[in-house]
Amino acid sequence: MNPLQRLFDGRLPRLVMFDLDGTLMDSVPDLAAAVDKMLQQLGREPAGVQRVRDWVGNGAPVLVRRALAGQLEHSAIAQAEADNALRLFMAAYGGGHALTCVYSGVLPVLDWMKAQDIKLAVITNKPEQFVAPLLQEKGLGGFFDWIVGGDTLPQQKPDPAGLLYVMAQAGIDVSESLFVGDSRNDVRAARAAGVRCVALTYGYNHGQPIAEECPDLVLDDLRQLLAG
Ligand SMILES: O=C(O)COP(=O)(O)O
Ligand SMILES: [Mg+2]
Repeated sequence: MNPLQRLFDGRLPRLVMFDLDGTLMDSVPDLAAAVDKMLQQLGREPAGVQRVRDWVGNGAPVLVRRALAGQLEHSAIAQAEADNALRLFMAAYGGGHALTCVYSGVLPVLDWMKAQDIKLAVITNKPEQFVAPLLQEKGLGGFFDWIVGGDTLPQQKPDPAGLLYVMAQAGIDVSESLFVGDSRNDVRAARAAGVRCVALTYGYNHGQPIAEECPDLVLDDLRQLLAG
């Protein structure tokens, strides 16, 4: 029995929902490049990949606010300033994703799940307009039956709305569904939806170890889900 079956009492889930940034793809290099282009257009110093890595996870509007604040806490940033910066960021990020890579371990696991007839979905806080083209460009276009972006619904993770929406569309119960993510927003969304959650250590969790959120399983590589 592999760890995935062990999580489901010897069976397999019928639906697996994935986070995108930090779970399927290492997208921070392109996100950081777009943040830095935006900051430079505003006459500011670049932030750099290391700091942007800790700011990713709550969608583009919050990422931009954090970049303007130079820290996670961004409540002091005025909305008009954030709106203007967000326009610059969206244009810069739309310019290309050449630095973004699919993590090793992702493709064989998606292939295996597809072969088991498991339904697959992406639920990300990344703006929806970027998601399908990015999956396509990186060779993951054919896998997912549902895609929910950060602006697809009124709520985004850690709210469970995206997960509840996909499970309703699929007609699959929480007991037969799994969420796979890298950040506290993912673990909390899964918990709130009542769905089992696997978390990956290689992604972005605001600089904190993801094990602190107590997901059902913590993995360093997605292939460990099917090992043994
Ligand atoms: O765009 C973000 O902030 C993070 O996106 P994610 O939900 O795919 O990790
Ligand atoms: Mg993520």
